Amino acid sequence: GSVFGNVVQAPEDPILGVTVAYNKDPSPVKVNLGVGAYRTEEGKPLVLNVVRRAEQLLVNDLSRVKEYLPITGLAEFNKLSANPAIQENRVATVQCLSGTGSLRVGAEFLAKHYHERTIYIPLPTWGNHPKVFTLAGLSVKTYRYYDPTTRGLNFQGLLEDLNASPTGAIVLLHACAHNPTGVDPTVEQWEQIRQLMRSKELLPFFDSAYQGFASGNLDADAQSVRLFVADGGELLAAQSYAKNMGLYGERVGALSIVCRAADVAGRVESQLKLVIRPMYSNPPIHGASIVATILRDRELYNEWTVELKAMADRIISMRHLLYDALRSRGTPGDWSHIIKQIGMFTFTGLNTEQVAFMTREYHIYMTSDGRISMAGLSSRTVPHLADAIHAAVT
Ligand SMILES: Cc1[nH+]cc(COP(=O)(O)O)c(/C=N/[C@@H](CC(=O)O)C(=O)O)c1O
Repeated sequence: GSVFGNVVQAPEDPILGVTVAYNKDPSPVKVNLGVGAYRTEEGKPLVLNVVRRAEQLLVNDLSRVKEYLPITGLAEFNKLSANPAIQENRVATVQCLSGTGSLRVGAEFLAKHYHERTIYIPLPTWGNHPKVFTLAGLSVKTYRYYDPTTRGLNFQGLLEDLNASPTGAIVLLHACAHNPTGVDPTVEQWEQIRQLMRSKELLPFFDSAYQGFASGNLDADAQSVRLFVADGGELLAAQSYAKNMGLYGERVGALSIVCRAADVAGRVESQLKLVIRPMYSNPPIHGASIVATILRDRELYNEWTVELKAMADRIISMRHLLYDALRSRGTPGDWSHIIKQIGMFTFTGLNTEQVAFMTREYHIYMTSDGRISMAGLSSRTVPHLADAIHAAVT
């Protein structure tokens, strides 16, 4: 028999597996609200016009070659990626394989070079977080974040748990548009979190996967990170261009480690190269070239911000459509969190049985924790979803 005869069938990923199930469903009324990927009003994936324009410029540039990038990636991409959030040169920025790759490289670096092995992640958080950090050799703990009764932030619980954590512990923070809850701290609460973390020398590890999607404005959505950079302290930030530039499959991201001084950042970057080289050697050139082409050109950058705002606005309009549809049906319960939450997702509060019912009877595909990707909705499919929710709760 096979030498792999002992290998057992692995379960589907809780998020990406929803798309696998959706693809298998022959129903004409099926709706995929699982993966956090933007869809247009026509329900189609979107390649931004500005990305098409940048790709055309790249294709027309016959001087471009397909040589290896340095281990740290495309230098111009790194410089431009760090720029919006970090204006100083005390930062080591390396291009990584999108957000996930940036998180993993950062975690592997910390496991090797940082004195504390414990990372505190919010409860709940993106399903892949605990796996990425555990496999990198960190020990994962949680801090209270979401309050199911108010469907808002459990701010007191958050402060208590961070205050009770060991000095120097690593703390994962969603920069904006918390996944899956859609609940973010206010600027004032971020300031309180910053003060507490700095007083306990907790190390911030920001995950920025939706910058521009929460408010539609890149600067507004970077405020949390900038608060921490402004105080001169140290932090890690993982950036993804998957959602805000629609580069999902190009795997474009960056890890930035903000240090006390430029010479420290230089040594940190040299050690990051030792993490990356044996992992995947160097990153892909195409997606990073698209991003650099857009970020370096004022006109392309402005066009990007316009398209980004349009995506964010469409998601917000879906929130209001769904909320109004439930109101008009007299669906029992308070659904105002649908319009209060921000970013790509609504954390509905529906339980696993209700989710299973909606999939079985209405062909609604969503994650079993009750999360709905609002980007997957259109004015055509909102009534169908509202019918499904109404049936599930009555
Ligand atoms: C918070 C967060 N961080 C990082 C990522 C990874 O993104 P990437 O740049 O593609 O490596 C995602 C992806 N989230 C969506 C897709 C996924 O699960 O992979 C999701 O939550 O649906 C996040 O939601």
